[in-house]
Amino acid sequence: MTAQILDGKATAAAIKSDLTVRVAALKEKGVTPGLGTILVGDDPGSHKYVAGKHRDCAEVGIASIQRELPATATQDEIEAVVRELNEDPACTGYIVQLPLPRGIDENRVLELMDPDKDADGLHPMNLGRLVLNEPAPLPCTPNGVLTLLRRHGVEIKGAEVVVVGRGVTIGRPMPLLLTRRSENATVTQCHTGTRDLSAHLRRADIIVAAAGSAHLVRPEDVKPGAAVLDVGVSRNAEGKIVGDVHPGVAEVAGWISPNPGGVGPMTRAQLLVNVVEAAERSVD
Ligand SMILES: Nc1nc2c(c(=O)[nH]1)N[C@@H](CN(C=O)c1ccc(C(=O)N[C@@H](CCC(=O)O)C(=O)O)cc1)CN2
Repeated sequence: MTAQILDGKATAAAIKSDLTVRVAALKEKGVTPGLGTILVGDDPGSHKYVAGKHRDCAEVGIASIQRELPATATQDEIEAVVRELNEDPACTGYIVQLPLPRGIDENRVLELMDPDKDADGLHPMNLGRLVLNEPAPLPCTPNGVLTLLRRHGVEIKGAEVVVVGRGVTIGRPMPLLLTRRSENATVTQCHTGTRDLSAHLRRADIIVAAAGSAHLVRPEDVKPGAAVLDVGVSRNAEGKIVGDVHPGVAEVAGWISPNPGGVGPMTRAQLLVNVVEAAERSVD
């Protein structure tokens, strides 16, 4: 068996094409959506991700508001920029690129954001709304995973899903989206404290590998025909992306998302969706 490819690039392109039309309609009403980004420090990956987000904005007609601070920025200096974007009428929604430098209290920064401008869906208020089944902007990567599965006809209802990882951007919120009544999946959350990870993986109809551990998921860990989402990113000595999923899994799985080219582009596309939806709510 060779897995069907969950093509994030093509799916993201279709989403951006639809958003271009929606942004033009907003501009007809005098509203230009604006995405703000706060980037602290000099991590090359973060700089690459934020640059990609703003390229996407230019592609669909969303305005960009970019704030960069040095790795030496203090908690107060970062929070001052958060307060600035909270008040900026040109900023429809914004993100604080994670991770922040060591020593900065990330949770305090996220809690200071205006929840209505939380384009990442990671504000405690919005994660709480998710728990309470209240409308809220959805975390971009988990929502990108769902969109990829749906667009490729992977059955989620009643599926046994194993999520590997418990990070704030993927692992922690992913089960919240999958166990909503609209998805009705059964989720097992695995992490570094899990005994016999392979036993859990072999039961899964869907695997979301978001640990950031190179080739953690091997061919022998995957039930034939399962859908495997390779989300976690490590980099080898040459700086090349190595995913959480061993390439040999493609011979066993029914569907697989490439990495790069799978969930990453979906993360960026869902961010744009959150910004456009916030702007559309402002004119309703
Ligand atoms: N505030 C946030 N910080 C971080 C998030 C997030 O959702 N919000 N997620 C990750 C990084 N991330 C978003 O910022 C992200 C990861 C990957 C990609 C992407 O397009 N990847 C490409 C490859 C890019 C490359 O060549 O390195 C792909 O997979 O094809 C976009 C965004 C942590 N921080």
